[in-house]
Amino acid sequence: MSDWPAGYDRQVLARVDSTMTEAARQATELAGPTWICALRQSAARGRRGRDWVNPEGNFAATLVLPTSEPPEMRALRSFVAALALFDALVAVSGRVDGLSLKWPNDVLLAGGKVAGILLDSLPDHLLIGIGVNLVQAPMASEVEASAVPPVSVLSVLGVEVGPDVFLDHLAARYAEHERSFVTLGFAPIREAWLARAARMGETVTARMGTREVQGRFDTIDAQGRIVLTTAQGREAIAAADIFF
Ligand SMILES: O=C(O)CCCC[C@@H]1SC[C@@H]2NC(=O)N[C@@H]21
Repeated sequence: MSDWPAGYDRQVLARVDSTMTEAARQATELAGPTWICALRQSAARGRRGRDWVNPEGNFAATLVLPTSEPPEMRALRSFVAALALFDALVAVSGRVDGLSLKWPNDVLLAGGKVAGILLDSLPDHLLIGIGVNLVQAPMASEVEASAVPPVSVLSVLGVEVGPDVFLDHLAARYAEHERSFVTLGFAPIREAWLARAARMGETVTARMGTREVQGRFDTIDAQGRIVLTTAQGREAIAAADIFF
């Protein structure tokens, strides 16, 4: 069991609509960084307005982080959160093989999506929403046809871990990476993220609304943009869905 990190509060709620919505309701009343975890969500949200399927037993939480940082700094927290998720999954499973990070902010296990991250900004807070398929993945029919197929920790690794235990590990790992980000900046986070990146050096497709670009995934830059070498040259992309 990990030690709960100093300076962070926690709430574990039986049921909410979405921990993002609950976090937005509570943010101004909270004394400091707070993890709001829910055992059930009735209206969980994914990136780009998608629904997030959240059966009981899976992990759902939002970290409410007070901040006055500009949007470009806030956006880099998805990499901090992705590293913390990766480390927490290693801690609970005892295995690192099969885990990788997909730009911008998914965690893959055995090539399937096991966790996702959703950032929302309020004037004085950043909300970092994290969902992990601990015991059950949505069916392929419940996600986009071209998306990475969802998997669960239980189905791939045979490891059963509860959301409360996972929260302890995640909060501890997040606090470590957050400290590194605040003291040393993005560079070490970027290096660590790249070392765990899925499909580096391979051809991927970036979809930005109706525009699609294919290219070799070379790196992420100092702003966290994915850098592709395409037939037209190098392109750094700030926001897109990536398809393998
Ligand atoms: O689309 C994604 O990959 C991001 C999924 C984020 C889901 C989590 S579950 C906890 C938090 N509450 C929500 O409503 N969404 C996020």
